[in-house]
Amino acid sequence: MTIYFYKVWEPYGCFSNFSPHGIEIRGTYWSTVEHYYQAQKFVGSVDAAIIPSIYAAETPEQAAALGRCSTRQLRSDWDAVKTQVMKEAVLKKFLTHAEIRDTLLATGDNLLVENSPNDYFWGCGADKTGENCLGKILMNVREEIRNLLCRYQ
Ligand SMILES: Nc1c(N[C@@H]2O[C@H](COP(=O)(O)O)[C@@H](O)[C@H]2O)[nH]c(=O)[nH]c1=O
Repeated sequence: MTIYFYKVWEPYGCFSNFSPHGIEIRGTYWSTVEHYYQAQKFVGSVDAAIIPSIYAAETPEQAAALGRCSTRQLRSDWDAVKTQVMKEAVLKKFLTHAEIRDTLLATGDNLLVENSPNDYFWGCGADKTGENCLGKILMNVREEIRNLLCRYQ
């Protein structure tokens, strides 16, 4: 079976990066994975001054809008690091919040797909041919947490 997710208020909404599950990474608490991910786009760039605004954005939608502004310059290595940035944040989210960790583990070996109509990198896109990198990260995190639990039980 394939489990599709996208919006927070839809089934499996806790798999969305916009879900209200904060993460602490290197001593800073971010209110969603999306806040953290969007801010990392500008670390070391000439537009790094935007980071505090992304951090303080009231909603993940606002954080994403700031991070997606096309006139700002992304860090030069963004394409090379973005998947690892996302992986670290998603892993931290599911290690931190037990209730959504249980939801993730309960998906067993089902395929997880971010059903984004316009994102062919993180999601599957409108025609389902996208790379689904967020779904792959979630399945990877699921496997990692399962292995961790085996070792400590
Ligand atoms: N869930 C979700 C989205 N999808 C998320 O958008 C992020 C990619 O952003 P970018 O790299 O700036 O294009 C990534 O976290 C992906 O999971 N986008 C939305 O506008 N609304 C939403 O509810």
